[in-house]
Amino acid sequence: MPVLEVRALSKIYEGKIATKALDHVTFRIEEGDFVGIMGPSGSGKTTLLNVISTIDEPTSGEVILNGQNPHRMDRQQTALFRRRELGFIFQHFNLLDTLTAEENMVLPLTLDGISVRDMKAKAQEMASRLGIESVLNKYMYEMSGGQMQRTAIARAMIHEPSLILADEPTGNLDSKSSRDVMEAFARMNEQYKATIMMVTHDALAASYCHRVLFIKDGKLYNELYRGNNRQAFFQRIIDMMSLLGGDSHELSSIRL
Ligand SMILES: Nc1ncnc2c1ncn2[C@@H]1O[C@H](COP(=O)(O)OP(=O)(O)OP(=O)(O)O)[C@@H](O)[C@H]1O
Repeated sequence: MPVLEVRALSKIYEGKIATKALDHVTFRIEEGDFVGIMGPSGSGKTTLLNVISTIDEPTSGEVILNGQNPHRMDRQQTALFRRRELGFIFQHFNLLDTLTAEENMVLPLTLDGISVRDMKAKAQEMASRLGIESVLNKYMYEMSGGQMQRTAIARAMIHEPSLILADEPTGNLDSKSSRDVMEAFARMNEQYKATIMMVTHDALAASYCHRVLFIKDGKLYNELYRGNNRQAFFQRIIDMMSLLGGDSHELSSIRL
């Protein structure tokens, strides 16, 4: 059974002029997969993420996560579903600056009544895998962007959700930190079999995925598979982005 199944998903924003942000999008993500979502500005990436994460409702079509359709649940069930089944990573980290890195990491566990000892052990294990043991007791103002994003990755994964949704995780990082963060992602994907779906404009970040889905005008346009050469994959992603078009901001975000 796939972790995520998106079936003929459409989203129309009503207004003076209706916008079809998603148009019959269909794909599936299996356990342990690491999938990138790319496309020009306005192509529907955020809408797709919002509908999958239950922030927004689809106009038609279905989202099936672990065999369940969260859009058919009541509010309470949806909240629990989101907390248990999903992990979120954002461009601006969304960490609490009054807490240390370790306290931020264990937040998802505090709601489940896990002992402090077990929480600490889990945070220690994740920090060591992510190469951020040295910041466990630090506050956000004492950390680099890359360290903050790796803390956010630990927080998103610590409760072992079925699917991790990342929205432009390297959007706020320099190229060195982006690499560190993407290598951390790749390691977590391999070692914990974490299933990840990541929206990005960054070809370098996307080249760490197993495959990348490209959307244009709300429709699935193409799909590229990585194979075993990341450099060649990076080049194919850039070629596909040029083919898709987009504004100069997007092409200027390409990093070697
Ligand atoms: N709340 C909304 N109401 C009306 N139209 C919207 C709304 N949100 C998005 N849209 C429109 O839906 C389309 C898809 O937008 P979306 O934000 O999903 O694109 P995107 O690919 O994430 O873009 P970007 O890369 O710039 O973030 C766009 O035409 C956008 O203007």
